[in-house]
Amino acid sequence: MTQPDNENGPEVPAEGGIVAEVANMTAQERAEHEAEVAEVVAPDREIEVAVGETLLRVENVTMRFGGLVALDDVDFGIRRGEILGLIGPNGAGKTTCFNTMTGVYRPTSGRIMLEDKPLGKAAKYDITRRGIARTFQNIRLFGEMTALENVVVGTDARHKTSVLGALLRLPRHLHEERAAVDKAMALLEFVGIADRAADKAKNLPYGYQRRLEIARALATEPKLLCLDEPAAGFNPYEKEELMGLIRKIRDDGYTVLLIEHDMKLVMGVTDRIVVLEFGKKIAEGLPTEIRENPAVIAAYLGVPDDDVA
Ligand SMILES: Nc1ncnc2c1ncn2[C@@H]1O[C@H](COP(=O)(O)OP(=O)(O)OP(=O)(O)O)[C@@H](O)[C@H]1O
Repeated sequence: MTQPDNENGPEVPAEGGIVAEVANMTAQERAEHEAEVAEVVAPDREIEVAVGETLLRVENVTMRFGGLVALDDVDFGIRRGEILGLIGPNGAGKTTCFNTMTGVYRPTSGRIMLEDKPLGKAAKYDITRRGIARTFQNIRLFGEMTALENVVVGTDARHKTSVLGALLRLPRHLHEERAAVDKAMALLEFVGIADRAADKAKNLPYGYQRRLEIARALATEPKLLCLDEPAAGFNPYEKEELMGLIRKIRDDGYTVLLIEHDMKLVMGVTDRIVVLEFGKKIAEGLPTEIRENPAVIAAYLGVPDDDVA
């Protein structure tokens, strides 16, 4: 593995590369190593909390832009430990819904409850601290920073040292910095791109950039991970792989909200689905129920198969 070209950036640990090391492991060693990585990736996952409790509630949310009603009295919950799909034809209000949940917009009426407390006027960084992280339809990475640095930045949301502590490079800060690099490396490995840790984000292949965005969002240790069309531009093989990664993230203790335009992917990976059309919720249920729902079928009539959601 090469070193980062930014001299001030964190060094990539493990001379020779963790990827090469893993490749030489026996099946048992690899399983143990993967369990260790999963532990680093989600050290605080709430194993004791019952899966299925409501983590976040969108309560009667209406969002108007001038005369346009982008969300109309939308109401649904996301349960801990599930993968919830949010689907609907173009312009249905999916991204607006994400934006109200992540502090980009304040709902015109209604509210978002996270663990029974309203998000209220919380700013974006505060919402990240409270446990909601997201990726974007259009990838937003720091292109000039390495993959590793992009993820280290994500861990900042959890740092406890003060700015002064960082400037004076106090022991606590140095310890946090080392821990952040280790954690970022584990995250890159978890999403399958550790071999490119030292490359600038802008030089990574598109699929790697999408995975890097997910690693960076996971670095904030979110209770809820919101993925906005993570498979956009992927070929069928890459989509299969992404489905595996989303399941792995859930199995590691995270709750996932997924907007996705590929119906096969949505049906294959989600536990439940909420359907929006013209800003209104028209259906909610298991993938098998949604597939058969007449209102959903009507909403999608005339929409090509691979442009559904
Ligand atoms: N900032 C804004 N100002 C004005 N109108 C907006 C704004 N954001 C979204 N809208 C409008 O709100 C409606 C819902 O848009 P939104 O992007 O949430 O839909 P979507 O379901 O995510 O669509 P797509 O699948 O095409 O991404 C659309 O009519 C859109 O034009």
